[in-house]
Amino acid sequence: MGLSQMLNLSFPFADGSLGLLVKAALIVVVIRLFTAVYNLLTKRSPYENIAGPKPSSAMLGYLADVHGMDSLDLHFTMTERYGHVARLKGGLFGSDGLYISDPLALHSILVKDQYNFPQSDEFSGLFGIIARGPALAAISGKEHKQHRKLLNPVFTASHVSKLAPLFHRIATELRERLKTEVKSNPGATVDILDRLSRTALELISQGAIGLTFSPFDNMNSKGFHEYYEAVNDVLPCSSRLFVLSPFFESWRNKKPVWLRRFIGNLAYVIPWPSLRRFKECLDIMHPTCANVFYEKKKLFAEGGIDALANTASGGIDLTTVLMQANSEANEEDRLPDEAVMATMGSFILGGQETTSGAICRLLDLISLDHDLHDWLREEINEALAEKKGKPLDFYELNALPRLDATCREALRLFAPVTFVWRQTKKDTIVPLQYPITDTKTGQEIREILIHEGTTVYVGISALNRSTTLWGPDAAQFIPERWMGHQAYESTMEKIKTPGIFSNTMTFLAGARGCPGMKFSLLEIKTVMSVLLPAFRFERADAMVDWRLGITLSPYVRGKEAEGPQVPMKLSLIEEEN
Ligand code: HEM
Repeated sequence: MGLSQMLNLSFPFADGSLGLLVKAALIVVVIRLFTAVYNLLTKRSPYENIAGPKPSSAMLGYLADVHGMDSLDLHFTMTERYGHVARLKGGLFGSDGLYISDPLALHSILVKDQYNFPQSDEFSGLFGIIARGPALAAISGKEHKQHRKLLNPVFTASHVSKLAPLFHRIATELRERLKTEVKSNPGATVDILDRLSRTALELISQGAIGLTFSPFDNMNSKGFHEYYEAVNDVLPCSSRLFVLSPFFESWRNKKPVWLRRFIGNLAYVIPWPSLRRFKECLDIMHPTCANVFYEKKKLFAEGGIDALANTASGGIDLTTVLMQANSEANEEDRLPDEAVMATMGSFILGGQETTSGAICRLLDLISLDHDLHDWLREEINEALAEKKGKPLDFYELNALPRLDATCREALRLFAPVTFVWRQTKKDTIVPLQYPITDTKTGQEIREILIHEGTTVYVGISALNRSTTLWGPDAAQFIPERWMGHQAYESTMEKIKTPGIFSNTMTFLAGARGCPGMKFSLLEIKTVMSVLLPAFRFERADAMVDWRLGITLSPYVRGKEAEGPQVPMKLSLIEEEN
């Protein structure tokens, strides 16, 4: 996330004007270009003996190939083509990177030697600006450790399980909305991605920060739309500002704050539409979190935790839990207000598109395979019958083997985040579980010295699809591999990766592993348990391509300009209800 959208690949002046700031940035780019050419002529790559894809552009090197919207196939097949470590050849603008999907090497990068492989300054600077404070993605080292110490207990099963009734209510609203649409216009197509994105925003905003947008009451309500569009626009917009990204980290720490704010507001007068829109998004998103936070803080000060029971989530949202934990923490562990507000923003940004994409992908798979749908529906209906129609709770949902296996397999094969990357801070020797071959000498390489400054790509999907790990059918969708079937037992037993989710890298690993994993699995399973018994899903007459972005996004072929969408035909399954 971050540079991926920076290079998705909308060029900086596509929106017209060339402001003063942009000219300054251009000078930096030119200086970098000269440095890069100098380096290219005088230095040899330490990774020249490692195989990797040939870049399609001498100028940009691997950047366009790895970050381009249509480069998914490269990520999916990287391991098969080049092994678990590949060299990414740099262009004139930069040096070589490494693309890694080796489990042992990733353990070193994300767990054992994680402090040698932090996120890049561009990445943390951008997320710090978006959250207007020390959001998780914007901080590192001791500060990050302190935030996670307080946050990790908030995301445990005991807290997340309490959200099940709330999620069920929201999923039921979605079902009723869809029923109304199907009944009033039978046979018409519905953009299921739009409905799921609304649902995911409501689930995350109610579940994580305790704010409701009622996205189905009035499908075009201004409040919902403003926020929804800001959340969806902010990262793609930042991609068009990538010439400014080297300045983000130092900018967000500039003092005095009033001067920084004053200069920041110039974004409204500089004739650069992307900068203006970026600023607008920030000015919509931040006050939303700040208002909720101050409201909660006031209630909490007046009546303690009980006073928060009357808020939209009934006081069970994760921000409320965090605020309570914060108030009880030792002075030195306590987070300042701006950190709590920034964290609220990270929940929304980290949890909306990832989850809506994951649910949409599942429905897409189900729409293409009615046997899969019937197999899942049978299991869900049996469980509901046992509960006499009452909703399934967190533990009951997790005890459904078919649904669980289907979610694991979809999240393995179609991880919403395809890769992340890190900047090497210190020379580090990294061991390999699967040795690669030296392209010059033909000898086996069992460990690699990763040099300071190297950009390291963590191949999430590349590892999730490695045939060495998952077997020759790794690229196929087979939920049964998770169900103890004999054919898969010995392969599955041998797989050992640092990933926090079922040996996949989908939610990453180590201290930066996704805290929202249980939360999102509950969202996905709840929506499935409510929708699958009610509707038959059919793909409308359109080819849908999933393309690389911040997360994977579906586009209708030939209608890419209309933005992500998945048109589907829904019909009611009356007899089962
Ligand atoms: C299917 C759904 C999701 C997927 C696949 C996913 C995946 C990821 C990945 C790969 C990262 C690591 C990013 C990096 O280090 O560069 C991450 C981080 C993060 N995720 Fe998720 N996520 C999902 C849902 C959620 C939800 C629902 C929330 C909030 C409730 C959330 C909150 C976060 C936060 C705050 C971080 C930053 C953690 C840190 O830097 O310490 N995510 N997620």
